[in-house]
Amino acid sequence: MSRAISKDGPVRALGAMSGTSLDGVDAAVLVTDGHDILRFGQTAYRAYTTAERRVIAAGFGKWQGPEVQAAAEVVEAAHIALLTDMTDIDLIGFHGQTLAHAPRTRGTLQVGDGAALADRLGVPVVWDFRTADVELGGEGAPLAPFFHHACARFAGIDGPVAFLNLGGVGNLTWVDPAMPRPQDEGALLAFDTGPANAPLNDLMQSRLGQAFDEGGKLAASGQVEQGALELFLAEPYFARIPPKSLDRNDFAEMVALVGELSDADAAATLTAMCAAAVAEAMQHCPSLPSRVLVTGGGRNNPVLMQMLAVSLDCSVGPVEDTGLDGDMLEAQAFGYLAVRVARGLPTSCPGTTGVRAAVGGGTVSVPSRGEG
Ligand SMILES: Nc1ncnc2c1ncn2[C@@H]1O[C@H](COP(=O)(O)OP(=O)(O)OP(=O)(O)O)[C@@H](O)[C@H]1O
Ligand SMILES: CC(=O)N[C@H]1[C@@H]2OC[C@@H](O2)[C@@H](O)[C@@H]1O[C@H](C)C(=O)O
Repeated sequence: MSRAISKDGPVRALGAMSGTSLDGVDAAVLVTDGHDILRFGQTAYRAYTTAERRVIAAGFGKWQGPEVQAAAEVVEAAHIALLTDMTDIDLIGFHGQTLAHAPRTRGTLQVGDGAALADRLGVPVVWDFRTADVELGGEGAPLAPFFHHACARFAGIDGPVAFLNLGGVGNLTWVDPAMPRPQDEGALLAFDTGPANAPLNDLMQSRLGQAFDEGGKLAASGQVEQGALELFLAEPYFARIPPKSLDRNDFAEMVALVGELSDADAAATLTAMCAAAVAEAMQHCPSLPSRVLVTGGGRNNPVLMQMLAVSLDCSVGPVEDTGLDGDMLEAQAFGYLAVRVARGLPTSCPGTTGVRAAVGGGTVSVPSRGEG
């Protein structure tokens, strides 16, 4: 049952995220006033079936047409199936599924209709988080950094650290929680590091019919092809000054570099590319973080984690080291951001997306037939 969102005080917010790796939908509840995290709550996950994954993947890189419509329907139905049982929620932050992202030319497209979701679930829904930022000159991504700032404060961290999300695409947030507000200059710097698991997942799917390289086992049995890695690192994206962001398939051509390699060597090389992109990213941080806290599915890949430990000049570990939940951080982020949007607070700033000024992005849809 939904309650009106008050101007201040705690809100029980549910965030739902369908990420670029296409594994499934994550949902997580947290209680926040839009500034501080008061506590974390229930979590849920629903994997996409192979058939659903195929429909959504057919929409990647497309801005309109039947494939986009079909993908939107799958995304909405998966969210309704997952969220129907999650009760006692004041507000939902619904990210949707990114199909296409070209902020400097065509914009950014997340599918799934938040207004329809509000009607079906009887709870106000905040959605379309990225468009307002892009319209003000921003990259529209990454958006989790304001939440990372709150997480760093929640975890009692007192100096600069980096949050590294290794999903389909990698993104990094350098955060100094000593600065009181995330939009203060010097509090945050964020950007996408490069491809993370998406190319490896695509390789596993196309060559072996598997969704991902479980435990990094295939990569562990192969050799990194240095020539391919060097060509990958010559891509100008890595030297570009942030903020900067990527579409899921922006590096598809580079990944063709492993096309002639054996399965194991190709997996090892793609894993090394992900780690090397992160190592390149560190040069852009305002100062060396005391540690890199890894979130997202890539932290479960020991080969990738080992490659990061070898190539970074600071300690690396899963975000669980600070008591946070690396499977749910992004879903929680969109619950947190939903409360900020509902309260007129900014969700991005020049340091996180390159937007001209701090802006609150998102559309609020209330159920059209009252409470559900
Ligand atoms: N045990 C594991 N071993 C190896 N890789 C794993 C393991 N668990 C998860 N992964 C990788 O992590 C991916 C899922 O990561 P995650 O859920 O963070 O992605 P996402 O949220 O969809 O992406 P993004 O953050 O780019 O939106 C899987 O597709 C797989 O590549
Ligand atoms: C356009 C888009 O959906 N970008 C995603 C994607 O997945 C990881 C990386 O690329 C990041 O920039 C972003 O997601 C996270 C949740 C973010 O906005 O913080």
